[in-house]
Amino acid sequence: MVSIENFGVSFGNTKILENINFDVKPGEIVTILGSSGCGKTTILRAIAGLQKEHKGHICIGDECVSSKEIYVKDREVGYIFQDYALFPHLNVSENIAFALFKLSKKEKEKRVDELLEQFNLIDHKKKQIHQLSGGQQQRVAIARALANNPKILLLDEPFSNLDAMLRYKTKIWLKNLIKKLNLSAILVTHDKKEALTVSDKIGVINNKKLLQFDTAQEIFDNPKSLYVANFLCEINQLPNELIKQLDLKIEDSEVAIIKIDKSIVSLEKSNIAVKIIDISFCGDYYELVIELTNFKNHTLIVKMQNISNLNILDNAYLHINKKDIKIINK
Ligand SMILES: Nc1ncnc2c1ncn2[C@@H]1O[C@H](COP(=O)(O)OP(=O)(O)OP(=O)(O)O)[C@@H](O)[C@H]1O
Repeated sequence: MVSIENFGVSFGNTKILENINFDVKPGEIVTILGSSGCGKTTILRAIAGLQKEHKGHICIGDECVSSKEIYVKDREVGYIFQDYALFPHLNVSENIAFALFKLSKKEKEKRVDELLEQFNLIDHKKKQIHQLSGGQQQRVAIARALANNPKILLLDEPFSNLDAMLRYKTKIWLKNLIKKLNLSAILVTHDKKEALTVSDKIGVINNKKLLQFDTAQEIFDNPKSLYVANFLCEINQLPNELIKQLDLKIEDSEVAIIKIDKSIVSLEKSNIAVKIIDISFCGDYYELVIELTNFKNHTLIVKMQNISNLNILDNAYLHINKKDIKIINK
C-alpha cells in the first residue's frame, strides 16, 4: 500500500502541486492523468525518492519513507521510466542485474535467470539494448524494475513507445502481472483511453490540484468538474438557458454537459432547432457539427451511426434525453 498525504512540490517560487492525497492498495492500478507539465512525473519521482524536496508524507506500507529519509535503493519501489533508461553499455542480463547489488554472485545469477525466463528474454540475454525491439526493451525495463521484488511499481507513460497492436497486448499482460504479484501500481499518462482501460482508479490533476480520484467507471460516468469531463469524455456543453427551458435546475456556478453520442439530430420536430454546419465520415460513425438556432454561436458535436437523409446546411432538430444531461461545477 502506498499513501500520499498533503503532498506538494515547488520548484523555486513556482508551486507545481499542492495538497495531493490518494492511496494505492496492493493489486490496484492507479493512473494519474493530466496534461503535459502538470506534475505527473514529479509525483512518481517523489515516491521513488528522487524528488526529495516536497511537502506532506509518502508512506509505503506502515512506513513514512519521506519523513525517514529512506533512500531510493531501500524504498521497495520499481520504476519504469518513460524512455526505459536502460544502460546502453550493458547487455540485457547486466541491465536486469543492475539493482541486485545486495545479492551474492550466485544469487544474482539465479534471480537474473528467473527474470529472463519470466519475461521471455532468454534468447536475448547477451544482446545490447540497441539490438532489441521496443517491446523487448520494455520487458527488460520491467524485469529490472521487478528484480528486487518491490511492493510498488511506478510506470511513466509505459505504452507510449509501442505500436498499436503491441500496446494493446502489453496492457493486458502488464495488468495481469501487477494483479498476480499484488503490486501497488501507479501509472502516469496523458492518454485517457489508456487510463480507462488499465486502471482501477484514476486521479486527474490540473492547476496543481488533484481534481478527482475515483474508480475508472465512476470518473467516466460522473465527472465532478468541467475539466475532468473534458479530459476523460467527449462531451458537449449545453447553454444554461436551454437547461432552464427543459425545466431542469442549474446555478450560475454550474454547467450542463452531455456525452456526444447521447444526442440525435433528425428532421423530426423537437423543441431544440439546429442547423447542420458540417458532417464528417469517421469510419464506423459520423460526426456532425451543429449550431443551436436559438443560441447563436453555440456549437455542438454529435456522434451518430446513421445520418440517412441529413445534409450540410439542413435545418434540423436535436433530440436529447433529460436523464443524459449532467449538471456539474464549472
Ligand atoms: N527539477 C526541476 N526544476 C525545475 N522545474 C522542474 C523540475 N522538474 C520538473 N519541473 C517542472 O515541473 C513541472 C511538472 O513537471 P513533470 O515532469 O512532473 O510534468 P508531467 O506532468 O510529467 O509532464 P509530461 O506529461 O510532459 O511528462 C513542469 O513545468 C516542469 O518543467
